[in-house]
Amino acid sequence: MIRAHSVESVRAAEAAAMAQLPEGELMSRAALGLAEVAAARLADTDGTTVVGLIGAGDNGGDTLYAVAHLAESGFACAVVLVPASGREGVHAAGLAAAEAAGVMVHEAAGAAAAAAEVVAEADVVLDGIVGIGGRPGLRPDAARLVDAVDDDAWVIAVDLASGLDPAGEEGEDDAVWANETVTFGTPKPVHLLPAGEAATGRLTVVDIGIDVDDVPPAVERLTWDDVAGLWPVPGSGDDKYSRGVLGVVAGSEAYPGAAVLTTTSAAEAGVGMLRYVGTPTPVGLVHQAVPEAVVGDGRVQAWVVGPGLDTDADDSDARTQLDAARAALASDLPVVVDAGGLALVEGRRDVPTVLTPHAGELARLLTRLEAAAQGTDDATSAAPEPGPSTDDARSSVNRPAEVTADDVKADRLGHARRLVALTGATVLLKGATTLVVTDGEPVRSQADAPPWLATAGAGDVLSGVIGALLAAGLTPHDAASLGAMVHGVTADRVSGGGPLRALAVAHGIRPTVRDLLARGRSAPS
Ligand SMILES: NC(=O)C1=CN([C@@H]2O[C@H](COP(=O)(O)OP(=O)(O)OC[C@H]3O[C@@H](n4cnc5c(N)ncnc54)[C@H](OP(=O)(O)O)[C@@H]3O)[C@@H](O)[C@H]2O)[C@@H](O)CC1
Ligand SMILES: Nc1ncnc2c1ncn2[C@@H]1O[C@H](COP(=O)(O)OP(=O)(O)O)[C@@H](O)[C@H]1O
Ligand SMILES: [K+]
Repeated sequence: MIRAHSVESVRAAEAAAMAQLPEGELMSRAALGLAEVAAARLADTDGTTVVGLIGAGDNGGDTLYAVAHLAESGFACAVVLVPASGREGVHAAGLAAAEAAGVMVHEAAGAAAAAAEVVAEADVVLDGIVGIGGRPGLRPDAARLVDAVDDDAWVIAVDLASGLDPAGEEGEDDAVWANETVTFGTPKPVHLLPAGEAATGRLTVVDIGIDVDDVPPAVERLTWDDVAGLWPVPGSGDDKYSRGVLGVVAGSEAYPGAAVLTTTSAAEAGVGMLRYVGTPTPVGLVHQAVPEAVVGDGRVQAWVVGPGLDTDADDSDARTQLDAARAALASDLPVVVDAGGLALVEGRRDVPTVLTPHAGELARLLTRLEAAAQGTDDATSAAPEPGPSTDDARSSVNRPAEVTADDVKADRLGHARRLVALTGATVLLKGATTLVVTDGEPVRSQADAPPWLATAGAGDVLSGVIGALLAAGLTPHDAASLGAMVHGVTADRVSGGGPLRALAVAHGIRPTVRDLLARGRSAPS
């Protein structure tokens, strides 16, 4: 598991470590680790020239000491001091160390064009403008220097890419775009969250001796080595019922294939038994494609409700299926709610529930539930007719603003949290980075899948895997995050760098789980 800690936790751990160590020891360890990474990249790329961008705080101090090490190792090194106050504005001891090692020192203030020329010559750029003390965004003087970096240079962000929000909550376009980030002690939330992950690049954590083992993380990421400890493995005393029966209400006459994808992936994930509830066409397909599934209602331990469900259909078969979907949602059993099923969610969920929207579905659900919570139902939230109806006028004034998919994409975590607050459910928000948010738990953030997974039906496969894990007794938080991780890893294997189809991902779940479990057995304990 990769654990990222909040800035406050890191500062507290830093203070505790500093109380035990000589002055400057933590910065010295950070700088040495940073210099080692930079030297390795220079060797990899046959680079010779290093330029450090130096801001006003300790992030600049780390960078000055690291550049001093690199100069002592024989690389051609320069630093550009970003603050308007020049030398006065930067870490004095770090600057002295750099000058003593023969580093060329340039001040950007009053000589912006010359400083930009120095930056443009670098093979490796160390971004020490700002770290965990920074506010989102780059100031214009810093932004001009960052713009001057050569496209072929290797950019190493020191602790985090300057301009990003360290907490990873606020998105920021105006930030350094790093090839790599070298962080200290522990990852920070920005490194794992959608708002900062892309600009972070490859992440290396340098151990500087701060202890966060007992500090609750803000964000977590499951890795391959977590699968063996979490995946439900049957014992000799198990039977198909004790392993967990999953009921699936999915597919419709309009979208019959979703039923096949969801049941296939649940079977591939190794569920004890599957019950399927649907209309005639998907029932026929499930009979053929997943002979393991038993068609019809019955006792189950968990439900998947919604992939390919057509909530607008009004024939008697569809009504029967929709009744089964509503009954599953009203039961006290754990449930995964996806796609069409999301339209049936009314508000607070008092039973273990995983909602699996993509950005558009989350926007629609939030709009509807926030309106309902404020007492403006669909009828009143429709555009009021022209005319003097006082009630209509009041409801349109009070109506919460509509949430759009673009709103969600601009702040994925914030909107996922809003849905958690409204429903009490675990919310899995799909995307290149999939977020799993549960009240009282660290956010889980998984980025295992290639963009090829953005294909119709891939979400149906995901809900089948999560359903199988819920039926086996995992918590919604673990089922959703482990499901997302295995789904993403499978997609990566199936893609192999090329196109994939959702059914192939479903068929890849079984060998992926097998290999990840074998990896756990062979890992040293
Ligand atoms: N914690 C640890 O365990 C260890 C921490 N270590 C290191 O310390 C770093 C934290 O150092 P820090 O606290 O001095 O803050 P830091 O990030 O350098 O920035 C503050 C300065 O930046 C400025 N500034 C702010 N926003 C800005 C912007 N958008 N654009 C431009 N400038 C901006 C702000 O100036 P002001 O606005 O106040 O004038 C202020 O002076 C941490 O990331 C790590 O590298 C290691 O040495 C080892 C152990
Ligand atoms: N850019 C991306 N990179 C990696 N995975 C992605 C990307 N975009 C979407 N995904 C994943 O693809 C799947 C798409 O699911 P969804 O949108 O529900 O499709 P459908 O409803 O057609 O089944 C989700 O697991 C999502 O996390
Ligand atoms: K930085």
